[in-house]
Amino acid sequence: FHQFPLKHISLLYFFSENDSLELFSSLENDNKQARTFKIIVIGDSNVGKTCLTYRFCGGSFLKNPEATIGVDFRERTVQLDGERIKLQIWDTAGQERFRKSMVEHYYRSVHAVLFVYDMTSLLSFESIPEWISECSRHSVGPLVPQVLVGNKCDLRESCQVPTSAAQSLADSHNIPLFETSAKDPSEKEHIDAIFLTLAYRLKSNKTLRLKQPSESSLREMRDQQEQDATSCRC
Ligand SMILES: Nc1nc2c(ncn2[C@@H]2O[C@H](COP(=O)(O)OP(=O)(O)OP(=O)(O)O)[C@@H](O)[C@H]2O)c(=O)[nH]1
Ligand SMILES: [Mg+2]
Repeated sequence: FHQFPLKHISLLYFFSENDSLELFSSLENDNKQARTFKIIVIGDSNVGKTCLTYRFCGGSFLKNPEATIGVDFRERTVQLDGERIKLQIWDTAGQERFRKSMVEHYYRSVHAVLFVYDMTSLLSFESIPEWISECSRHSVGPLVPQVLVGNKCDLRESCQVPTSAAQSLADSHNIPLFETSAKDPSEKEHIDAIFLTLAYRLKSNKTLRLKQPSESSLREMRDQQEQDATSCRC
């Protein structure tokens, strides 16, 4: 690791073992021309945020994910109409104790938001208005592209959230609704399409560019994450 600049060591901290290879290859292929956009994935614990982001960035279904502490970074570069766009995905923690110290970092300079609920959990759907309010409280305005995603559509027989209810919530906030499954391999392209919907909207805004988090704020997040992990695993 000592061959890497500190910035990269700090980032590496946030990747699980499975992700580190991907980070190395993405660093190798780093294209200075690519615009980078920060997308945060928000929703209750256990709705499948980690599995969805892993499916989009890693291609497969992550078996036995652990609850996210603080944030996990994932990244995928896509080619849209001849332009390379780097999507920096912030997979946030749903559990209050693992997120409370990080909330300010989540929303800082965010470009797009993906709200997730679990189609088999009415409670997780009923939380969505609170997640939308949290966004608004952190100055995420209507110009920031947002999508609502109902996950776990493979568990049809346990579904507790009718599409009509989800659609009216989405309509009332003027955001598109998608129902999908991180688990079902046939939904892989659909998940790509969800993230690409955001990417296309971001791409069309020529003035947007990611302000990379400073080394000190990355260090601050890492220290906080370490502290949360040790103090709350009881
Ligand atoms: N059947 C099914 N299970 C899923 C799907 N996506 C995730 N899961 C399962 O749901 C559980 C929670 O998934 P995670 O991705 O860890 O949930 P999370 O939203 O990241 O949770 P936090 O990190 O605690 O906020 C795991 O047991 C996954 O295997 C899906 O599409 N279908
Ligand atoms: Mg998670």
